[in-house]
Amino acid sequence: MTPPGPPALMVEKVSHSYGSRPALRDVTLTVPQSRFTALLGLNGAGKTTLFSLVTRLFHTRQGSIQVLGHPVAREPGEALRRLGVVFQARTLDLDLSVMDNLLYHAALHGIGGREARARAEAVLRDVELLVRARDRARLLSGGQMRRVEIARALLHAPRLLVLDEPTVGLDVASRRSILRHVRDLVQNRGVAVLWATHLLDEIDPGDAVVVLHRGRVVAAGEAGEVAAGATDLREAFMRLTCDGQDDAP
Ligand SMILES: Nc1ncnc2c1ncn2[C@@H]1O[C@H](COP(=O)(O)OP(=O)(O)OP(=O)(O)O)[C@@H](O)[C@H]1O
Repeated sequence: MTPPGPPALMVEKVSHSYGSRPALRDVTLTVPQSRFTALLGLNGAGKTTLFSLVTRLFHTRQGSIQVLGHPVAREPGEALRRLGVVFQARTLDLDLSVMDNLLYHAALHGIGGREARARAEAVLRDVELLVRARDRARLLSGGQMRRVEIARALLHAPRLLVLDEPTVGLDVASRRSILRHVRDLVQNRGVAVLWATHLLDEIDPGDAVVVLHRGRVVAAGEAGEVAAGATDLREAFMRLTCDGQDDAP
């Protein structure tokens, strides 16, 4: 059951262009509270551009974005306080220890001292990396770095976690463990998740799915609904995107 109140994320009529090249066209989508929503799209569909607008790396010039009812443009502090982000590119400082990476991020959110350390220990325990707290980040594997980035994104206890293709480049076991952890956050802690991917095997039948193609939302609903009329979600996705990726030559 969806908790009362505003959706975790509401994107309304958002468009964005790089120069004359449109990357998002009139995008409207909703991420309900306490649910796993997959943002599915091929390379160049516009997923990273959307994340850049949600996280305020870019200004939204057309349309509006709200996090738990707080407009990102007008109430950025309130909106970003409720948002945790895992970017596609690696963002740990490799020369700092795992713990210092987390403490630095906590400080950015105004959390310091013992409280910061206690939270950092708790989130590292959750991703089973507390034993590596003193190691420099560069000593971790790719999958472990991702888990630390997820832990870091949760330090300030956000209600919405957005992850941009978090499992790309990882082996099967790491992918599975990261996905399991994130699904657990949804089920047991009520965190809302927006998970951008082009990997269909990461999606369960009951997940909410938004298919983005060439900067437009071309389907949205439960995975089962999106797959209706096709043999499965894979076939439905192929049909929806059969004219190829946006950055194809
Ligand atoms: N900084 C930029 N300058 C110009 N064009 C860009 C820039 N970033 C993205 N684009 C273009 O905008 C479109 C959407 O790209 P975006 O990176 O948002 O897609 P994506 O779905 O995240 O793709 P991928 O899965 O490859 O990361 C593409 O056509 C891309 O070439």
